[in-house]
Amino acid sequence: MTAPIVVFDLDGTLVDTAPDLLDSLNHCLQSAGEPAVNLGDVRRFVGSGSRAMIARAFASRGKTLPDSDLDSLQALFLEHYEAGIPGRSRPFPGVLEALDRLRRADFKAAVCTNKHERPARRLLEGLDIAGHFEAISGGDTFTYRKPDPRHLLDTIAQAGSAPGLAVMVGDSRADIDAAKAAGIPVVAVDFGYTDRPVHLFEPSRVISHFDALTVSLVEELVEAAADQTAS
Ligand SMILES: O=C(O)COP(=O)(O)O
Ligand SMILES: [Mg+2]
Repeated sequence: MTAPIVVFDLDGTLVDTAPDLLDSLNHCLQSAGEPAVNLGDVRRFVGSGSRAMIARAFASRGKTLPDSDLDSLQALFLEHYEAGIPGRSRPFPGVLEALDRLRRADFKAAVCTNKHERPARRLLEGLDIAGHFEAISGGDTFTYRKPDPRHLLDTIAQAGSAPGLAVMVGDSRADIDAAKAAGIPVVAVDFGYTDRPVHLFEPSRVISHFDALTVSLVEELVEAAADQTAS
Protein backbone atom coordinates (compact mmCIF):
# COMPACT_ATOMS: atom_id res chain seq x y z
CA MET A 1 0.00 0.00 0.00
CA THR A 2 1.22 3.56 -0.72
CA ALA A 3 1.96 5.32 2.56
CA PRO A 4 -1.21 6.44 4.34
CA ILE A 5 -1.58 9.96 5.73
CA VAL A 6 -3.06 10.66 9.15
CA VAL A 7 -4.65 14.10 9.42
CA PHE A 8 -4.97 15.34 12.99
CA ASP A 9 -7.21 17.94 14.51
CA LEU A 10 -5.28 20.13 17.00
CA ASP A 11 -7.28 21.53 19.95
CA GLY A 12 -8.57 18.67 22.07
CA THR A 13 -6.95 16.02 19.87
CA LEU A 14 -3.18 16.47 19.65
CA VAL A 15 -2.84 19.13 22.33
CA ASP A 16 -4.71 19.88 25.55
CA THR A 17 -5.08 23.62 24.98
CA ALA A 18 -8.17 24.25 27.12
CA PRO A 19 -6.35 25.94 30.07
CA ASP A 20 -4.81 28.60 27.78
CA LEU A 21 -7.99 29.03 25.72
CA LEU A 22 -9.81 29.54 29.05
CA ASP A 23 -7.39 32.26 30.20
CA SER A 24 -7.65 34.15 26.91
CA LEU A 25 -11.43 33.78 26.67
CA ASN A 26 -11.81 35.08 30.21
CA HIS A 27 -9.50 38.00 29.34
CA CYS A 28 -12.03 38.90 26.58
CA LEU A 29 -15.06 38.39 28.79
CA GLN A 30 -13.55 40.54 31.51
CA SER A 31 -12.91 43.36 29.00
CA ALA A 32 -16.59 43.15 28.02
CA GLY A 33 -17.67 43.31 31.69
CA GLU A 34 -18.84 39.68 31.68
CA PRO A 35 -18.21 37.15 34.45
CA ALA A 36 -15.65 34.41 33.77
CA VAL A 37 -16.43 30.95 32.37
CA ASN A 38 -14.85 27.70 33.62
CA LEU A 39 -12.85 24.89 32.02
CA GLY A 40 -15.93 22.74 31.46
CA ASP A 41 -17.59 25.60 29.55
CA VAL A 42 -14.55 26.07 27.32
CA ARG A 43 -14.44 22.36 26.50
CA ARG A 44 -17.98 22.69 25.13
CA PHE A 45 -17.36 25.95 23.22
CA VAL A 46 -14.17 24.97 21.33
CA GLY A 47 -14.20 23.31 17.90
CA SER A 48 -15.27 25.90 15.34
CA GLY A 49 -12.57 28.53 15.87
CA SER A 50 -12.07 31.40 18.31
CA ARG A 51 -14.87 33.59 16.91
CA ALA A 52 -17.43 30.82 17.39
CA MET A 53 -16.04 30.12 20.88
CA ILE A 54 -16.56 33.76 21.92
CA ALA A 55 -20.04 33.81 20.36
CA ARG A 56 -20.95 30.59 22.18
CA ALA A 57 -19.78 32.03 25.51
CA PHE A 58 -22.15 34.98 25.04
CA ALA A 59 -24.94 32.75 23.68
CA SER A 60 -24.70 30.63 26.85
CA ARG A 61 -25.84 33.79 28.67
CA GLY A 62 -28.60 34.49 26.19
CA LYS A 63 -26.60 37.27 24.49
CA THR A 64 -25.93 37.81 20.80
CA LEU A 65 -23.06 40.09 19.81
CA PRO A 66 -23.03 42.32 16.72
CA ASP A 67 -20.30 41.42 14.20
CA SER A 68 -18.22 44.50 15.05
CA ASP A 69 -18.03 43.48 18.74
CA LEU A 70 -17.13 39.92 17.77
CA ASP A 71 -14.38 41.28 15.50
CA SER A 72 -12.76 43.28 18.28
CA LEU A 73 -13.13 40.55 20.90
CA GLN A 74 -11.61 37.99 18.54
CA ALA A 75 -8.66 40.31 17.88
CA LEU A 76 -8.22 40.74 21.65
CA PHE A 77 -8.45 36.96 22.14
CA LEU A 78 -5.84 36.19 19.46
CA GLU A 79 -3.41 38.82 20.75
CA HIS A 80 -3.64 37.48 24.31
CA TYR A 81 -3.56 33.83 23.25
CA GLU A 82 -0.61 34.12 20.86
CA ALA A 83 1.44 36.06 23.41
CA GLY A 84 1.22 33.13 25.83
CA ILE A 85 1.98 30.21 23.49
CA PRO A 86 2.71 27.43 24.40
CA GLY A 87 1.62 28.38 27.91
CA ARG A 88 0.25 25.40 29.85
CA SER A 89 -0.77 23.50 26.70
CA ARG A 90 0.73 20.04 26.36
CA PRO A 91 0.33 17.11 23.93
CA PHE A 92 -2.12 14.49 25.19
CA PRO A 93 -0.59 11.28 26.59
CA GLY A 94 0.82 9.03 23.88
CA VAL A 95 0.84 11.69 21.11
CA LEU A 96 4.64 11.81 20.74
CA GLU A 97 4.90 8.02 20.68
CA ALA A 98 2.08 7.78 18.10
CA LEU A 99 3.73 10.38 15.84
CA ASP A 100 7.05 8.48 16.07
CA ARG A 101 5.32 5.16 15.37
CA LEU A 102 3.57 6.50 12.27
CA ARG A 103 6.75 8.13 11.02
CA ARG A 104 8.75 4.90 11.47
CA ALA A 105 6.12 3.18 9.29
CA ASP A 106 6.74 5.92 6.66
CA PHE A 107 3.22 7.29 7.09
CA LYS A 108 2.63 10.97 6.50
CA ALA A 109 0.98 13.27 9.03
CA ALA A 110 -0.78 16.64 8.73
CA VAL A 111 -2.77 19.03 10.92
CA CYS A 112 -6.19 20.38 9.91
CA THR A 113 -7.46 22.74 12.61
CA ASN A 114 -10.11 25.42 12.90
CA LYS A 115 -7.64 27.40 15.02
CA HIS A 116 -6.02 30.21 13.00
CA GLU A 117 -2.97 28.95 11.15
CA ARG A 118 -0.44 31.27 12.80
CA PRO A 119 -1.18 30.34 16.44
CA ALA A 120 -1.49 26.70 15.34
CA ARG A 121 2.01 26.75 13.85
CA ARG A 122 3.42 28.65 16.83
CA LEU A 123 1.91 26.16 19.23
CA LEU A 124 3.26 23.14 17.34
CA GLU A 125 6.67 24.81 17.06
CA GLY A 126 6.60 25.77 20.75
CA LEU A 127 5.93 22.14 21.65
CA ASP A 128 8.64 21.00 19.22
CA ILE A 129 6.34 18.79 17.15
CA ALA A 130 5.79 20.94 14.02
CA GLY A 131 8.43 18.93 12.12
CA HIS A 132 6.20 15.85 12.14
CA PHE A 133 3.67 17.38 9.77
CA GLU A 134 3.80 17.61 5.99
CA ALA A 135 1.07 20.26 6.06
CA ILE A 136 -0.54 22.47 8.71
CA SER A 137 -3.73 24.33 7.80
CA GLY A 138 -5.94 26.49 9.97
CA GLY A 139 -9.46 27.87 9.97
CA ASP A 140 -8.24 30.93 8.04
CA THR A 141 -5.95 29.13 5.56
CA PHE A 142 -8.66 28.60 2.96
CA THR A 143 -12.03 30.30 2.44
CA TYR A 144 -13.72 27.30 4.06
CA ARG A 145 -13.15 25.34 7.22
CA LYS A 146 -14.28 22.12 8.91
CA PRO A 147 -16.98 20.76 8.72
CA ASP A 148 -16.51 21.74 5.05
CA PRO A 149 -14.75 18.68 3.57
CA ARG A 150 -12.64 20.92 1.29
CA HIS A 151 -10.61 22.05 4.31
CA LEU A 152 -9.56 18.45 4.90
CA LEU A 153 -9.14 17.61 1.19
CA ASP A 154 -6.97 20.67 0.53
CA THR A 155 -4.80 19.87 3.56
CA ILE A 156 -4.23 16.37 2.19
CA ALA A 157 -3.34 17.85 -1.21
CA GLN A 158 -0.90 20.30 0.43
CA ALA A 159 0.77 17.32 2.10
CA GLY A 160 1.22 15.72 -1.33
CA SER A 161 -1.11 12.83 -0.56
CA ALA A 162 -4.53 11.60 -1.69
CA PRO A 163 -7.93 11.24 0.06
CA GLY A 164 -7.96 7.48 -0.60
CA LEU A 165 -4.88 7.14 1.63
CA ALA A 166 -6.15 9.32 4.47
CA VAL A 167 -7.52 8.83 7.97
CA MET A 168 -8.73 11.78 10.06
CA VAL A 169 -8.31 11.88 13.86
CA GLY A 170 -10.43 14.41 15.74
CA ASP A 171 -12.42 15.25 18.84
CA SER A 172 -15.47 17.11 17.64
CA ARG A 173 -18.44 16.99 15.35
CA ALA A 174 -16.75 19.34 12.85
CA ASP A 175 -13.94 16.79 12.37
CA ILE A 176 -16.26 13.82 12.00
CA ASP A 177 -18.66 15.59 9.63
CA ALA A 178 -15.79 16.93 7.46
CA ALA A 179 -14.22 13.47 7.17
CA LYS A 180 -17.51 11.74 6.40
CA ALA A 181 -18.38 14.32 3.72
CA ALA A 182 -14.92 13.75 2.20
CA GLY A 183 -15.41 9.96 2.26
CA ILE A 184 -12.47 9.57 4.66
CA PRO A 185 -12.49 7.24 7.71
CA VAL A 186 -12.40 9.08 11.02
CA VAL A 187 -11.09 8.07 14.43
CA ALA A 188 -12.63 10.09 17.25
CA VAL A 189 -10.80 10.61 20.54
CA ASP A 190 -13.16 10.65 23.51
CA PHE A 191 -11.01 12.88 25.75
CA GLY A 192 -11.29 16.10 23.75
CA TYR A 193 -13.64 19.04 23.49
CA THR A 194 -17.24 18.48 22.51
CA ASP A 195 -20.68 19.35 23.79
CA ARG A 196 -21.95 15.80 23.18
CA PRO A 197 -20.26 12.37 23.38
CA VAL A 198 -18.39 11.76 20.09
CA HIS A 199 -19.88 8.32 19.45
CA LEU A 200 -23.22 10.05 18.75
CA PHE A 201 -21.66 11.51 15.57
CA GLU A 202 -20.86 7.97 14.35
CA PRO A 203 -17.13 8.08 13.64
CA SER A 204 -15.42 4.97 12.19
CA ARG A 205 -13.79 4.31 15.59
CA VAL A 206 -13.57 5.85 19.04
CA ILE A 207 -10.29 5.66 20.97
CA SER A 208 -9.57 6.71 24.54
CA HIS A 209 -5.76 6.90 24.30
CA PHE A 210 -3.24 7.44 21.51
CA ASP A 211 -1.75 3.99 22.22
CA ALA A 212 -4.77 2.68 20.27
CA LEU A 213 -3.78 4.65 17.15
CA THR A 214 -1.65 1.86 15.73
CA VAL A 215 -0.13 1.39 12.28
CA SER A 216 -2.44 -1.58 11.74
CA LEU A 217 -5.58 0.39 12.71
CA VAL A 218 -4.73 3.10 10.16
CA GLU A 219 -4.02 0.47 7.47
CA GLU A 220 -7.23 -1.37 8.28
CA LEU A 221 -9.34 1.80 7.98
CA VAL A 222 -7.70 2.87 4.69
CA GLU A 223 -8.21 -0.62 3.22
CA ALA A 224 -11.85 -0.76 4.36
CA ALA A 225 -12.52 2.64 2.75
CA ALA A 226 -10.90 1.46 -0.50
CA ASP A 227 -13.04 -1.73 -0.50
CA GLN A 228 -16.14 0.38 0.03
CA THR A 229 -15.25 2.68 -2.88
CA ALA A 230 -14.58 -0.32 -5.13
CA SER A 231 -17.85 -2.10 -4.29
O1 LIG B 1 -9.88 26.34 18.15
C1 LIG B 1 -10.96 25.79 17.84
O2 LIG B 1 -12.10 26.20 18.13
C2 LIG B 1 -10.92 24.50 17.08
O3 LIG B 1 -9.64 23.99 16.90
P1 LIG B 1 -9.55 22.47 16.39
O4 LIG B 1 -10.19 22.44 15.02
O5 LIG B 1 -8.06 22.21 16.36
O6 LIG B 1 -10.27 21.64 17.38
MG1 LIG C 1 -10.68 19.84 18.20
